[in-house]
Amino acid sequence: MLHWRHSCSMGEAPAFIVDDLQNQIGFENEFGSKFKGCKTTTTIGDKTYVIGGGNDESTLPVEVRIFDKATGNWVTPIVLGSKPNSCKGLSAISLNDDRILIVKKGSAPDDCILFLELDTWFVREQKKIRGTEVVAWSKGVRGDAEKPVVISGPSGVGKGTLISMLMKEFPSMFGFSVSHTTRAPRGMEEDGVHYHFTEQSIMEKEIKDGKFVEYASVHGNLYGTSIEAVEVVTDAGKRCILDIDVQGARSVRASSLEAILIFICPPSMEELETRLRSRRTETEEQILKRLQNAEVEMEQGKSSGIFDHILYNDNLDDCYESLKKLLGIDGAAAATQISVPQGIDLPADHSVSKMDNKIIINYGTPELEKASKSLIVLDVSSLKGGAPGRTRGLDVYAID
Ligand SMILES: Nc1ncnc2c1ncn2[C@@H]1O[C@H](COP(=O)(O)OP(=O)(O)OP(=O)(O)O)[C@@H](O)[C@H]1O
Ligand SMILES: Nc1nc2c(ncn2[C@@H]2O[C@H](COP(=O)(O)O)[C@@H](O)[C@H]2O)c(=O)[nH]1
Repeated sequence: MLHWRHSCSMGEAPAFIVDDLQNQIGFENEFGSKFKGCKTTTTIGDKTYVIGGGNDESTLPVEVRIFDKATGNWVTPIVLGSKPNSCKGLSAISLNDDRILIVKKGSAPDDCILFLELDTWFVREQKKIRGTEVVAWSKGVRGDAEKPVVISGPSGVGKGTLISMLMKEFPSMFGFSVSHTTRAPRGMEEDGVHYHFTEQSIMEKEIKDGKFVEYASVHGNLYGTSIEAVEVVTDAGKRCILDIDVQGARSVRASSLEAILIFICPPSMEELETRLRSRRTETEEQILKRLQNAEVEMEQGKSSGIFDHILYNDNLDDCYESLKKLLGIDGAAAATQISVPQGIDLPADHSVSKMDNKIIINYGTPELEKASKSLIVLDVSSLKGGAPGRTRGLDVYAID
């Protein structure tokens, strides 16, 4: 499926072109009208991934089908992650055989570089849970920004308060991951805003179906972060904040989410009790249960090695300043972070080739040999994260 064109003008090893393979006889027949418009094929081992669909006029999403040479069968996988919008053309390049990098033509800066994960940690876990073929989309973003942030700590320590302060000061930077829970809503809590309030049996079924990044039984109720909750935030171009307990933090640590994990400590257990009681949201029985659990959580939080940072929430303003500092958004740095574009402004028309860990996007002219200029290089040597969030670490630069 991949074909050689010629040596790249940069004077290094020859690059192979994996540009649009739009008219593959067989794939065309197989998909009929479903795959009209742009599509591309990539073969890894016995499997050929046909990715595409839609065109200028179409609103069809980019679809994925797999031809398994070993069995001679076509498979429609479960596709996780936010599917890309239709496009004017796309190029696909296999990276380490575990994911395919997709470059879309004529797309917005935040929607032109995507990864289709085929055999990453997240996809392997999902295949195990669902017992079927799974692939997952993840958008590519520049640099190391946008790591999700996990805030954990005993009930009443002030996690929600700190998160609210962060969201209020930086509404365009952070988005809250709305968890599912089986506990009853408190007075002012809104379904879909504070939590997705749900039934035990429904949530158990959804957990079994692989819809959760993490979940735990906390203070006698089930709580969990759905894949969708994380994607809603990352799709809005925001950095995801999770308010979860220590068990959930442990699961996130073991996952592909690559979050920054922060444990919030109270100044004392007496002060924790005072805060829990003054909130007036729990019954006496629930308060006692939460305080009992707090002892264990404090031990695990401080000593388990799960967390990257421990913050003491004694004086609220001081703690908030420390939180901002460790997230790199204190003082002048905050303004810079907000304005850094995370997308990549690609010209509508281009061709794509690969050289080691570098993807070369040529937009000077369709023929590479005439284009010694007008090259954009995507360095994929330091990719991090991935589904169910974004793939970070793309280094992008132009060569004149
Ligand atoms: N530094 C602080 N000093 C005094 N009171 C505080 C401080 N931080 C938070 N509080 C108060 O403590 C109470 C509990 O805070 P909050 O609801 O944010 O805790 P939480 O960790 O989110 O609890 P839960 O895990 O149960 O959701 C609130 O009434 C809040 O206003
Ligand atoms: N593991 C998870 N823990 C969660 C999640 N959402 C909230 N929580 C934690 O539950 C307790 C209690 O919360 P409350 O709103 O009932 O006071 C608290 O420690 C939260 O951090 C989740 O999705 N997963």
